[in-house]
Amino acid sequence: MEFTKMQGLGNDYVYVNCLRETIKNPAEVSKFVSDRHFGIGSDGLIMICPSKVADFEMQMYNADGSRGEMCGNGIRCVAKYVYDYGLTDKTSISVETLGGIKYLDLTVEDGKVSLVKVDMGSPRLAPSQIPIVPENPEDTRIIDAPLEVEGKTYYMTGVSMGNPHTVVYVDDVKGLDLLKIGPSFENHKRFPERINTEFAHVLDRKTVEMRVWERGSGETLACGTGACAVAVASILNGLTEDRVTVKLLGGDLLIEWDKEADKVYMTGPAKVVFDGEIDLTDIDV
Ligand SMILES: N[C@@H](CCC[C@H](N)C(=O)O)C(=O)O
Repeated sequence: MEFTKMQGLGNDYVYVNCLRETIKNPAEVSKFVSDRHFGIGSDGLIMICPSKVADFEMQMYNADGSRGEMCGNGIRCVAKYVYDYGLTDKTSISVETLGGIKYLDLTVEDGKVSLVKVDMGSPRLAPSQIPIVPENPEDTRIIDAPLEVEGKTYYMTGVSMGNPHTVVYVDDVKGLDLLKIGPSFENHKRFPERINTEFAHVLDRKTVEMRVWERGSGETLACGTGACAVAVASILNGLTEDRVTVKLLGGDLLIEWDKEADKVYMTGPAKVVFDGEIDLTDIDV
């Protein structure tokens, strides 16, 4: 299988051009290629496929083989791939995902995509749409709501950006033992489809820092949908303005929530790491 390893702020995936390649068992292939010792090393697998309703389709798999509906860093890399590798010459493209069709604007420098702005659509806040089991069945949103994890009470805000997120605010982002608490959030009974958890700290009204524990991949250096969820949560909680720089371990993303249009925009980089090919004879059966 020919592939390209790409990264958006260090959130790295193996990208496969499925207009050309066929993958029979993407869940197994994702687990294999993601392994940082026996595989290529990545946070998952992203297949770039033909679409009947958009310019391309993105199918994403986490490192544990589970399917993600959306991937913010991944979709920027898809845009770079299709432009830089000559699958399109358009600088405004649409990409079908399980989380809806997304619209992307590409900045091209010296013939290559350097920056991508993504219209991420509307955040969904209804508990059933995230999904999060509410404490009271009448709750229409989960904002600053208590959540017991390992005997400690956290306060969460739930947001779907096509995939499920919960945002909790902490005083010390860097000091958290995510390997210990991350899985307890991910598999908590209030999250029937598991969840991506963002641990956030507001630096000022325009800046938030965060770390993420991703459903299916563990701690990653960045999460694009997670950064959008953090911005939306921070705005809803009255902590920031509508345009926020989100600082992740791998770098910064600019997130804007246009409340009138109810659209979230994410702007950030996309990079190629290397191209390669790998033998999948024993895996893709
Ligand atoms: N890293 C991603 C999100 C990938 C999917 C996520 N782990 C899920 O299962 O929902 C991003 O940049 O958004």
